[in-house]
Amino acid sequence: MTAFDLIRPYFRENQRRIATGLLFLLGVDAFQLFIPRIVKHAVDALSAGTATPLLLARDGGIIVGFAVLIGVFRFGWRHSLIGTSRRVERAIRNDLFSHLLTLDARYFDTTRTGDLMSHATSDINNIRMATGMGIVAVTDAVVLGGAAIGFMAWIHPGLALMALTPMPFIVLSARVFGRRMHARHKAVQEGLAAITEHVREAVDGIRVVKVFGRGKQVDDRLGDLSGDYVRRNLRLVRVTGSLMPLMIFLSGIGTAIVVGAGGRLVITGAISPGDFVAFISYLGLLTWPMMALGWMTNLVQRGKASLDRLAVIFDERPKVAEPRRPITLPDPAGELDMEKVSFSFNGSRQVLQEISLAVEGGKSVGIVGPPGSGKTALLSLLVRLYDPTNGTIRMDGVPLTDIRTAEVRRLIRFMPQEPWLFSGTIAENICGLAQDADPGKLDRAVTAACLADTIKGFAQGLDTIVGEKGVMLSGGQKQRVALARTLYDPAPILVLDDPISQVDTRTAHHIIEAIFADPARTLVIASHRFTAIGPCDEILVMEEGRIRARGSHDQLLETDDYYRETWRLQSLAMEIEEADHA
Ligand SMILES: Nc1ncnc2c1ncn2[C@@H]1O[C@H](COP(=O)(O)OP(=O)(O)OP(=O)(O)O)[C@@H](O)[C@H]1O
Repeated sequence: MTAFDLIRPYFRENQRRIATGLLFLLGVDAFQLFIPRIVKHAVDALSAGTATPLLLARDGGIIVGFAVLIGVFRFGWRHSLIGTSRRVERAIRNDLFSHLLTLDARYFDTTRTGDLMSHATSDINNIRMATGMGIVAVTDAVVLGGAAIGFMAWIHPGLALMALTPMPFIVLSARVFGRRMHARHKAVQEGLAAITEHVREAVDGIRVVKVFGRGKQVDDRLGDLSGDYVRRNLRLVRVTGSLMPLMIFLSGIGTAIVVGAGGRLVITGAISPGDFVAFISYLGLLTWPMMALGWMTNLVQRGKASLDRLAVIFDERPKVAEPRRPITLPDPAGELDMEKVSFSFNGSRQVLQEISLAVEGGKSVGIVGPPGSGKTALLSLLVRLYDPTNGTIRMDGVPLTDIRTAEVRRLIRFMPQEPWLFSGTIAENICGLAQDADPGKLDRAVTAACLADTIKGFAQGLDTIVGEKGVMLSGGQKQRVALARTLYDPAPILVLDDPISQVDTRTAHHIIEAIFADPARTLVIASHRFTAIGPCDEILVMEEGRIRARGSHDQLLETDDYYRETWRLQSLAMEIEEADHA
């Protein structure tokens, strides 16, 4: 997608407003072009000795009338064109956000949040400036500039030709400087994105920064990034700062030529004093479009650089694609199977290798294994956060890739390992917007997640604000809110990633009992806790992306060393914990 392809639909949507704005702008330009004609009339009458107070008052009155009209029309174009640029800004921002929501986990694994923030703010701002004031500058350069040159040529073509000699230099320098501005502006944007990302990360990890005394390190890094940002800006300023003085100098040469050569033409009687004054006025009117040419190059170059960057994002397509002919499962039994599934996050290292698995509806599978063995990766494939590199995953015999992703995630409820909470209330975190809450479902989810007593302890109950990322809750409370969110909408398959890692043994038992209570629900649970995986019909022991052993709890105690040893150590720890409670 080119920058032009990206912006065209937004212009088309606003074409009426743009046309209205342009009409107002043309009106302003026309009135401005007429004022020198009136001045000429007055000056000629004065030098011919035919001026009367009435004639001068009439000319003055006309100028005042034009000034009023210029004011009204200027309001008109600002309202239409700047309004359009604001509408375009809003539409692009909404579309960008909607598009980002369609992209998959892989894109966000490799994209810095700071970059996305910079796209959503300064890039869109640049496009707004280019579409609003950019249109005005282009129109003025073409219409006001063209007409002013026409009037000058009408007064005296030879003088016009001389006055315009600096023109090619102006256009040339605008082009050369424009190219440099483009490259340097891009560098400035990248510098800003790096600062945004660093600040975001430091604030996000402020507790780690404090506890590990990394404050100075983080501060120094910001200092370096800010210094680099200033340097990048200064490099840009050297170009933008030289452009305007150069423009003014070149247009000043034009005025000097008119004063010298035009003055001589007045002396010889080739043009009238009124023409001379009008000529200077037209040259003055030309200065703005000339400068606008330089300014416009800046604005348009910036807008184009920003559009190019956004076009790259809009071209991004999710690797987890929607099926062309989606299959629906009206009454799913909750069967799951994996056939020789392999997976790599980045195309190089295989984190899952040839995993095969069949789970009947209503049965349960536990997954255990050392950290990094691939448990989370496997669960992520079940809800299509990623698609396998090789092999097929099916639900009720239908490949997941043939079912809409929204449908997959409705039928297979997933609780991620990280209990990520939004900054609203507990109720909003569990069931989305508060007004959509179903009290019965909410109550059942809260009870199953063993959260009822905790909520009773809060003065605001379910309406307790949890703070950014749930900062006002303990780790175990956050985890249970996240679990309640997963249990809120009943689904035939439940996939839980380490659901009881942050709760005590007793609470863990209650939660596991509630999770296993529904005999029709298929369960897939990854956990380091035997409380969670022990009751499962089948348990997989994972190691380096492969299944090293499988079977029931009793079978694995007999056959697998890792399983037996881990279970022994954990049982010991639980005995000590229970003795402490007693
Ligand atoms: N987004 C990612 N991009 C690249 N590699 C990743 C990504 N997430 C995890 N990995 C790698 O994939 C492998 C499997 O990770 P995974 O999170 O599935 O392990 P796990 O068994 O769930 O570990 P834990 O018990 O610590 O939760 C690890 O080696 C990890 O480094």
